[in-house]
Order: sequence, then structure tokens, then C-alpha cells
Amino acid sequence: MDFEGFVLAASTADLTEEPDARAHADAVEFRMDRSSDPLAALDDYDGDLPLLATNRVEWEGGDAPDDEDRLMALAAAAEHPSVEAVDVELAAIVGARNDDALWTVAHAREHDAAVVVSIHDFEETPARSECARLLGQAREFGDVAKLAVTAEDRSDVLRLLALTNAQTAAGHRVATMAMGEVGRHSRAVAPVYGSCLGFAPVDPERATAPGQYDLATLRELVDTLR
Ligand SMILES: O=C1C[C@@](O)(C(=O)O)C[C@@H](O)[C@@H]1O
Repeated sequence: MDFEGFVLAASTADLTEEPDARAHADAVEFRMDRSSDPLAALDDYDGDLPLLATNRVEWEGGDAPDDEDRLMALAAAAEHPSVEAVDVELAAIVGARNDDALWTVAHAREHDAAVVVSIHDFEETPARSECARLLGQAREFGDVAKLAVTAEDRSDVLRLLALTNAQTAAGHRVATMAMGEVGRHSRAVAPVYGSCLGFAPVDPERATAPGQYDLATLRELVDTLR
């Protein structure tokens, strides 16, 4: 995954759903944290779509406990030939598990997997300067710096879009989205301003973040607007 163009990732914890995603997605985001045996599922995977492996930690909206195993499993996933990218939280890289997270990033690269360094704010959309600072930090470690915020009003979305536009114009590879109802349209519009990665659940009943569109809808919206 080189993220040269927009990548629409279909999120699922069940890789056997991949055929349902093929018509609309460019990749599958494998939510390892929601799978009972993710490494076995990877060994069995014989789908067409490349995988972005995510093993989201509890404190960033996921189901994985914050232990050494989480990052080791993510690193092991990167060895799988279908895994073309991994997601590592910025807070893990700059936080207590810094060594494990940096090792995971390096290990993924050794196995030709791109690295998405992600930031989630489930409360608000920080000031533009803070969003820019976070993206700048994420960029130091990742091929893509990803920022998912929560929009409380439309001006939050405008701020995020303007920042996305500026970062893209400066040559930075970013993925941005505003979670929640107010920011929902950002999932369709941010790609117009350069966001290179978006998410929709394979099964609409199992959204992986607030405000997500279903997969077919997001594909159509993005393709229509671009
Ligand atoms: O980080 C992200 C973005 C996301 O939170 C979203 O808002 O679409 C969905 C997650 O599955 C993914 O890992």
C-alpha cells in the first residue's frame, strides 16, 4: 500500500468477510483486537484485498489490553505477505510502551509494510495548532499520519479540512476524519482535500467508529466528489 491515491479500507474482525468488501474497498482493515485468534485468521487468509492490520488498544477505543502481546501480535501480523500496512497509535510510540512500539514500526518496515501512525480524540477537535503538532509528530514515525477527531460543530470540520488541505499542499501524507454525526460528511469530503485513507465497516451493524457510512455509500460519495 503506497497511499499514492485514496485507499478505502473496509474494517472487519472477520477476514472471511473479505469477498463482501471486494466490490467497493481497496483494502481490508483487519481489527485484530476484535478477533479471537487473529494470527490464525491471517494464516488462513487467501483473499484478494491487501490488509491493513490494526490491533487497537483499549485506551484508544479498541479492545486490546495494553500489554506487550498486543504490539508483538501486530509485529507478527506484518510478516504476513497480505499485510501491506500496520496501524500504530502515536500515544504508544511516545508513551510507556515506546520501545515495543518503535520496534513494531521497524519490524513492519523490514517486512515491507507501510506504517500508519494514528491519533484518536473521542472528545473534541483540538485547536488547529494542536492538530498540526500531532500530525507532525505522527509523521516522524509513519508513512501516513492519521488523525480522527470528534467534531462538536461544523466549524470543527472546517478546521480539520483546512488543515488536511494545508498538510497535503505541503507534501505530507495525512488521513483525517471527524467522528460522530456532526462530522460524518468529513469522511466523504476529506479525501477531496487530500486525506489518503478512509474507513467503513464491511458489516454496517459493526461500525468501528462513530459516524461511519456503510462501505458502498462511502465508495460512491468519495468517487463522486473526487
Ligand atoms: O483509526 C481508524 C479510523 C476509525 O476510527 C474511523 O473513524 O473511521 C475506524 C477504525 O477502525 C480505524 O482504525
